[in-house]
Parts: sequence; structure tokens; C-alpha cells
Amino acid sequence: MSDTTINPDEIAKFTRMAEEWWDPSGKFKPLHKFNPVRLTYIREKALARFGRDGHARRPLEGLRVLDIGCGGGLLCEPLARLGASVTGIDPAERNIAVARLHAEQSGLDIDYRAETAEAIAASGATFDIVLNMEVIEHVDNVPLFMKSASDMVTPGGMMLVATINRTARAYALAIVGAEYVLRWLPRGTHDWKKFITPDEVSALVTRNGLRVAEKIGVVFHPLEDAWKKSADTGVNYMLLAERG
Ligand SMILES: C[S@@+](CC[C@H](N)C(=O)[O-])C[C@H]1O[C@@H](n2cnc3c(N)ncnc32)[C@H](O)[C@@H]1O
Ligand SMILES: [Mg+2]
Repeated sequence: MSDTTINPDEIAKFTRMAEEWWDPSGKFKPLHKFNPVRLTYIREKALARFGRDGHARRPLEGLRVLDIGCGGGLLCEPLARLGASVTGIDPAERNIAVARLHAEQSGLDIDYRAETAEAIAASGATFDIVLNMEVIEHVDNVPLFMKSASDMVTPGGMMLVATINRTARAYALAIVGAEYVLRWLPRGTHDWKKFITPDEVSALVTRNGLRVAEKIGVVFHPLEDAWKKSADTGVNYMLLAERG
């Protein structure tokens, strides 16, 4: 197995789409649509874990957040607005350039770096919150990726993972449905074989010293045109893991 998590085809694919990160109806429309449910989840879990007051103007003030595979910064920016000290990393340099420019235009101070998780982990850096959102299914050497991500969770900290389950239903909905029928995503965005089950994610984080606190599904509601939390983890899901 290679000693890097970088899959060059994946980086090339995201580099080609980089100009579209902030277009809510462009190629990253599904991520824009996911944002409300996942931001609500991250915020809620962070308030609980770190004993923060949700009514404060900047409730996450001072918490160090690492967003792995941050792309154009769709999660970094709202978290910076909540007061967090955000570091966004992505091996695709074009993504980082787009993210930096957008943060500057938004008047936000975010530490963006064109780096891999394994490189940052090797430096010994740790964070209160590590975000691992819609990335695992795009990396090589998943064990190294999950070890690097887990190692960066400080004692008392947490990691949130969002990804797609490897089920027949995920093939039908996340690939055939989303790429071919509804055309929400460009064809070839996902490879079913790279999807990962909640049990596999749990085993990888547990092996690296974290404890799985919750697994929840995320399901699309067509009538409301919105994604919502659900007990059904059969396709899209999120997992919360904590250290100590
Ligand atoms: C589907 S996007 C998700 C972007 C962002 N996390 C979000 O949810 O809005 C996947 C991102 O992972 C990045 N990526 C690909 N391989 C990676 C790796 N080995 N390590 C970290 N990020 C990677 C891609 O460049 C891309 O920006
Ligand atoms: Mg994906």
C-alpha cells in the first residue's frame, strides 16, 4: 500500500472543478445542500463537548478546528464565523487558492495550507475538532488517512466524519441516482468500491484511540429539498468520535 493518501486522479478531478466551489448551483451543489444539516450537527456537538453557550456571539471562540480536505472552504468559513480558529488543508493547490481568495473577500482569517493529513500529523499538531467530511471515499491508503486524522485529535477533543456507506442502496442512490439520473454530481465523482461502512470507520478510529459516540444517517427529503438527520445510515452518514 502506498505511503501517501493522495490519489493523483482524485486531485486532478477536484482541481478541474475548483472554480466552482462557491457556486451553489454548480458541481458542488450537493455539498452546499449538505451544509445546513452538517453545520448544525458540528455546532451542536461542539457546544456539548466543550461546554459552550449557544447564545454567545462567537460560541466556538478559541477552539482549534482542522478541516481535512477542505476544498474551497465551505465548512471552514461558517466555523470561523462561529469563532473557531480554523485550519483548512487540501492537497489540491487550486482548491487552497480558491479558498484563500474567498476567505479574504469574506474578511475571514483562516489558515489554509496545501497539505495532506499525514504531513500535518507528522508535525505533531493537534486540534480540538478534526473534520473529516466527504473525504475518505476520495483518498488512497485509508488506514494511514484515518490514523493521521485520529492522531490529531487532542485529549478531550473530537472528530466528525461524514461519508457514504458501501451498500447496494448507496450504489443505486449515490451513484446511479445522483450521477446518472438526477445529475447532481458529475459522472465518475464516486467509486462504489471506495465507500466505507460505519463499522469500518469505527474500527479504524477505535484502533487509533478514539471512542465512537454516535453514528447517524443523513437523508434527502425531496419535498423540502433538504437533507436531514435520520436513523438510516444506509447511504450518507455522519460519525462522531471522541478522545478521552
Ligand atoms: C467531496 S470534496 C469535500 C470538500 C469538503 N470537505 C466539504 O465537505 O465541503 C473532497 C475533497 O477532498 C480532497 N482530497 C482528496 N484527496 C485528499 C487527501 N488525500 N487528503 C486530504 N484531502 C483530499 C479533494 O481535493 C476535495 O477537496
Ligand atoms: Mg464524495
